[in-house]
Amino acid sequence: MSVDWEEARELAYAAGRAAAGAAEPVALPDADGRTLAEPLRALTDLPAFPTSSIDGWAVRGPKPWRPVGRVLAGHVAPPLTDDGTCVEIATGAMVPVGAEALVRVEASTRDGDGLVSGEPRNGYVPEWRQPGEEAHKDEELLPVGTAIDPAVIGVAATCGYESLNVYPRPRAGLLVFGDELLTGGTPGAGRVRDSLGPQVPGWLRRLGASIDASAVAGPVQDTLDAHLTALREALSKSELVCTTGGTMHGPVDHLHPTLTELGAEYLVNTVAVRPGFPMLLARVPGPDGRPRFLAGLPGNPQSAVIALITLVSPLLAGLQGRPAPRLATVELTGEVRGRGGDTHLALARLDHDGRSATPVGHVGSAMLRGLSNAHGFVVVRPGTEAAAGDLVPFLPLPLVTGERP
Ligand SMILES: Nc1nc2c(c(=O)[nH]1)N[C@H]1C(S)=C(S)[C@@H](COP(=O)(O)OP(=O)(O)OC[C@H]3O[C@@H](n4cnc5c(N)ncnc54)[C@H](O)[C@@H]3O)O[C@H]1N2
Ligand code: MOO
Repeated sequence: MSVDWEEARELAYAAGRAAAGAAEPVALPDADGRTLAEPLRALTDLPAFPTSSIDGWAVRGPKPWRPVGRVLAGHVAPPLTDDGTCVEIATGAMVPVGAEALVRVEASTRDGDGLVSGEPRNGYVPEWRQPGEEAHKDEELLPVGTAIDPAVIGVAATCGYESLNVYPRPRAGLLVFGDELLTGGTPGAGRVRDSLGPQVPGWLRRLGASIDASAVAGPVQDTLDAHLTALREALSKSELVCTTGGTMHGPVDHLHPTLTELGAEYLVNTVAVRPGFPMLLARVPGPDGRPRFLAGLPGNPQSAVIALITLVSPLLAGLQGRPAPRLATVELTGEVRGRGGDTHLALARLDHDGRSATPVGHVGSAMLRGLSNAHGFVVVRPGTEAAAGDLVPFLPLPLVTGERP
């Protein structure tokens, strides 16, 4: 029943990809974080006209030149028709037809008759930008599947787009299971604080899903009825519902019976990975015909995060029309034991240039201390051991710039 860890990631990605929503147009300022559903193409040559890079003079023929006008940015320049003439030109202005060179204002002089002299600069960077220098009309600048960031929005605006066709942002919900969980105060007397309800939404957002406070519920009472009601409700609102706990078969673990009641189809049911093996991913048909997904994250908190980045990360990449997440390769600075026939994911911290990884402490699956100090997981594949100096795959946590400097 357990699938290989790499295969589980591939299955989750393929399921998400097959269920990606239809493209929708969004206004440029709202496109941040979304994904291009069609290639971004230049709508004109870029720049669209010959553009001055300097403040100075556009000149024709030999000096001195007689000024015959001025062209500012935003205007169409009349042609320069006669040798020995020039126009005053501003940075960003259209260079007139007939201009042969640009002279910087600080490299120019004017005599008593107002005639201009000076030398055009023969620098490495030309003083004006030619049409098509950055892109030709219809050229593909970015492919389908590109994650939209502020620079992508900027280049789209430069091209002349008002909106972009993007994939929908998947909506997610979260149900926390476990009667032993406290939602406030300090742990004790057999009870622990719920550390997943407050944590999982942040990871889901970093993976591209939207989730608001109303989509987080729990602790859901440890009965089959309560589980069924909560899951039906959550699946009616979100494409992806994550649950925490109850993935095993203990006396109050109701997730599997609930999935059976819902007629869910298992895509992954346990993964050959440590920690985190009881994780699962299931699919149920939604009322609109599009599938809904349920990711069962194990109750041990670190295992839940491993399930998020093993199954939910590729699923959400697929649902958003993005490429499958890839693993980096890093050099290990210390030993990491293998886990027999399972993949071992070992929390590690990257050094400043991101090239080597050092295992961290406090990495028990019930602990979060190691996780809060790590950049991700070193991957030790089944039947292997990893030693200092080995090059190993690295699965990063979806941290954003500035987190864990
Ligand atoms: N007989 C066996 N028992 C267990 C096995 C096994 O192979 N055979 N595997 C263990 C492993 S590994 C894991 S992981 C857990 C997974 O169990 P569940 O997903 O059913 O999770 P729970 O039993 O509900 O909880 C496990 C553990 O985690 C704590 N927990 C749960 N939710 C939260 C939360 N939101 N915040 C903080 N802590 C949470 C819970 O109190 C338990 O201590 O099964 C093992 N058992
Ligand atoms: O698989 Mo459990 O998830 O090791 O703690």
